[in-house]
Amino acid sequence: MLWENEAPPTDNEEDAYLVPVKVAELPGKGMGVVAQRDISQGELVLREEPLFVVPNKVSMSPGAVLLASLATLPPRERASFYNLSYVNLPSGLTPDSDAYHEQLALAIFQTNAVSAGSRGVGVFPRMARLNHGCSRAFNVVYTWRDDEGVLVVHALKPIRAGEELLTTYTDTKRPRHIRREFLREHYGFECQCAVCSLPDDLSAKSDERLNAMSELYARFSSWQHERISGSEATATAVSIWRLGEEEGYWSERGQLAADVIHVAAAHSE
Ligand SMILES: C[S@@+](CC[C@H](N)C(=O)[O-])C[C@H]1O[C@@H](n2cnc3c(N)ncnc32)[C@H](O)[C@@H]1O
Repeated sequence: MLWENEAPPTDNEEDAYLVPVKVAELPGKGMGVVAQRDISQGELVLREEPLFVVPNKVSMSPGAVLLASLATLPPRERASFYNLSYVNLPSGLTPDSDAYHEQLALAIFQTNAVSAGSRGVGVFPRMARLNHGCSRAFNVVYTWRDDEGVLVVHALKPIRAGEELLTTYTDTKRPRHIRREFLREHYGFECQCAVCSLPDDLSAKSDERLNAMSELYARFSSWQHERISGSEATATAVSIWRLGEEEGYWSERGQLAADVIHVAAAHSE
């Protein structure tokens, strides 16, 4: 059972995108996705069904669950799973052992899988080619649509032809050293995105804004426990919005706007 040696997929990863992109090897990052024309803010760039989804709670070992899921896939789709990158494969395993097969599948899964809402965690091989950026550096966001069973990727910002499409792997409203530590441990790379590469003084300013946003979000959500009033919650949301503008951190704004409307409606404002 040497699935990982099956022939690589012959279809073109770029064809799955709804905008022209190049999926190519990028210096120091492995593969990545680069825009081939200007992309407008809000444009839908990818709509993808999962190769498979693993439920949040499983009774077998995670590696065994993955091998069972992979066994149900047509060879071409299985090959696109094994074609994905991975980190944190334990060393010292014999490549023809069952443990090796399980650990390899697990390493690929952990490097690439994302939430598929109530269904569990899914693998989306096109979306999985998107590299990471922090704060203002990421320019696309992905959303799982539970009712449709698809993952969609939208442009968060205008993206120029030749720019890389970057998503985010974690909550980046945290200081640089904590972001880097997380990314090193879970994804095996030292983040050199536009925000992580800022000179120390500018990076410290960015960290301050991101920390402040995080604290303000905590304050905003304390409204639901009646710790702050509706007008305080609204003023907090305005402060988050302003800081986000300064930092160039635009994601979560849709949710924030919806939450403020919820607060206003609760107070009949
Ligand atoms: C989900 S994959 C992204 C696509 C991957 N580059 C590939 O070749 O298929 C995650 C892996 O991509 C690499 N990666 C993602 N973002 C990166 C970044 N900003 N800088 C360097 N490597 C990055 C890391 O190796 C990480 O473990």
